[in-house]
Amino acid sequence: MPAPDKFFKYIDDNADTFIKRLAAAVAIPSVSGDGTHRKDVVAMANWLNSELKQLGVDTKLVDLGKHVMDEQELDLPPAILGKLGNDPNKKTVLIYGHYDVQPASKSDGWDTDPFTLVVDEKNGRLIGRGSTDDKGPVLGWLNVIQYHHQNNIPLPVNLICCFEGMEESGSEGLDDLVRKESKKGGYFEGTDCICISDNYWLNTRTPALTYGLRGLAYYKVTVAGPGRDLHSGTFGRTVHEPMTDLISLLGTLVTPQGDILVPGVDDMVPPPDEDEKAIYAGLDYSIADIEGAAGGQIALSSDKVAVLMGRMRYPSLSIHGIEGAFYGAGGKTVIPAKVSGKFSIRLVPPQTPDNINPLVIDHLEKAFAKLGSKNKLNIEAAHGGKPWMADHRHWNYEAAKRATKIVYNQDPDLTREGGSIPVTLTFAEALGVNVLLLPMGRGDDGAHSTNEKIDKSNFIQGSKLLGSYLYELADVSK
Ligand SMILES: C[C@H](N)C(=O)N[C@@H](Cc1c[nH]cn1)C(=O)O
Ligand SMILES: [Zn+2]
Ligand SMILES: [Zn+2]
Repeated sequence: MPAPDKFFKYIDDNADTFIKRLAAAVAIPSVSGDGTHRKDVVAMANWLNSELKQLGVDTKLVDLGKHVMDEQELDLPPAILGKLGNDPNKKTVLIYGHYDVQPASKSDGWDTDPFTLVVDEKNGRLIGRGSTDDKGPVLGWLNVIQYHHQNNIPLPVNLICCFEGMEESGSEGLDDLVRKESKKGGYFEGTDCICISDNYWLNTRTPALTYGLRGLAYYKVTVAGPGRDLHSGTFGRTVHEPMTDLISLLGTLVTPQGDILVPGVDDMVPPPDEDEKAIYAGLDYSIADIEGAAGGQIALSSDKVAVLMGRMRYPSLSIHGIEGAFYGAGGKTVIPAKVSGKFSIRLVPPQTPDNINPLVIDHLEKAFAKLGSKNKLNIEAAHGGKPWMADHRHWNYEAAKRATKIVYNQDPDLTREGGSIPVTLTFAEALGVNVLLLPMGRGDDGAHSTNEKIDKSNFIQGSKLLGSYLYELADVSK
C-alpha cells in the first residue's frame, strides 16, 4: 500500500512546525570535534531523545565510554537507540543518523550566525549548521513518526533507530556497540534492512539513491623544534623553522591536479572498464553542477566522467589546515615553534586505513629525512573508516526507487558518495543486511562549509520521501 494522501497533506500542513523543530536543533551547537562543545553535544542527545519519546518511540541512551581528544579525556556523547513497533508480520528497518555537526563560526565567512536557523523565504532555503548534515534528515524521520503518532496510525514497518553524536569525529565507540547489539538477542536483532539519510544529491534537481561511500584516513603531522615562538629577525636563517619543514612535507603529498604522490596509494585502485564509465556518463551531472556547488569555475577537468570518477571511484587527498600557525590580521613576524598539518585521504576499495597508514607514514618519514632538518617530526594517524559498497539491485533500493517516483515523479540517480560515514560498513557486516543511503539534501547544500543550507522543499519533500519509502518497503517482495 503506498503512503496515504493524508500523510503527504499532513507533512505539507505542518511544514512550519517542522521548521521550528529544525531551528531548535540547529540552535544547539553540537560540535563533536571541539571539546569545549561536548556539553552541547550531550544537550543535543537529550533534546533528540526527549523529542523521540514524545512521539512514542521507546528509547534509551547508551553510554559509549570515554576517549581522548586533543590531549584531553572526554566522555563520549551517548548513542540514542529507539524502537517503534514490534509486529512479526512487518519488515524491520534500522535507521541511522547523527546529531553532531562540524565546527562553524561567523568568522569563517558565514553571512549569519551558524547556530540560528535562517528561513530565507525568497530563495526557499533553511540556512544553519546541521541543516542538511545531518539534523534536517534526522528530523525528517521524526516528521514521519509524528504523523503516525498524532493520528494513532501504526507505521507500515517496525522501526529501530540508532543516532550518534560522534560521526563527524570518527564515530568513536559506535562500532563496538553496533557489533554487540547485532548479535543474537541484541537490540538490532531482526533488522531486515538499513536506511541512512546523511548525504546529498549529485546536483540540484535529481533525487538520488547512493550505494557506495569512500572511506577515510585522517592524519596530523607535527613539526617542532624551538622551545618557544621566535622573532624572525633574530632567528631567521639561523635555525630550522618548523613551518618551512611542514610546508615542504605537505607539498610532497598531492599535485595541484589531484594526483596523490604518496607511493602506492593511487596504484592500488584498478582502472574502470567501459561499462563502469558508461554509468558515470549516464548520470544527470555537468561541470556547471560542480562549479555551481563549489562557487567557482575550478573543476579539475572539463570532462564530466573524469570529474565524477574523481569524486566517486578514486581516492583523493586534501590538506585541511595548520594548527599553531599565525593566521590573524596584521603582519606578525613570528617563527612558530610547533605546527601541525592536518590532511586526509578519502579511500576506495581495496584501500583501508590499515593498508594506507604504513604507506603515508613511510613516505612522510623519508620526505622529512631528505630535508636534513634538526626539528622533530611526529605523525598521528587519527580517525578513519573503510569504504563501503552495496548491491543496488536489492529490494531495499527498489522500495526507495518507487518512493522517489511517487514523491518526485522522477527516477533517482544511482550514485556513489565521495564522503564517508564510517559506521555504514560496520552495520552491513555485523547485521549482514542491505544498507541504502537515501539523501535528502542537494549537491549545493554546502555541508561542512559556510552558509550550510537545506532547501525547504528538500526538507518537506524529503520527509515525504522517507515516509513513502517505509510504505514501499512494507510492500516490496523480499
Ligand atoms: C557524508 C556525511 N554526511 C559526512 O559528512 N561524513 C563526514 C565524516 C567525517 C569524518 N571525519 C570528519 N567527518 C565526512 O565525509 O567528512
Ligand atoms: Zn558531515
Ligand atoms: Zn553527515
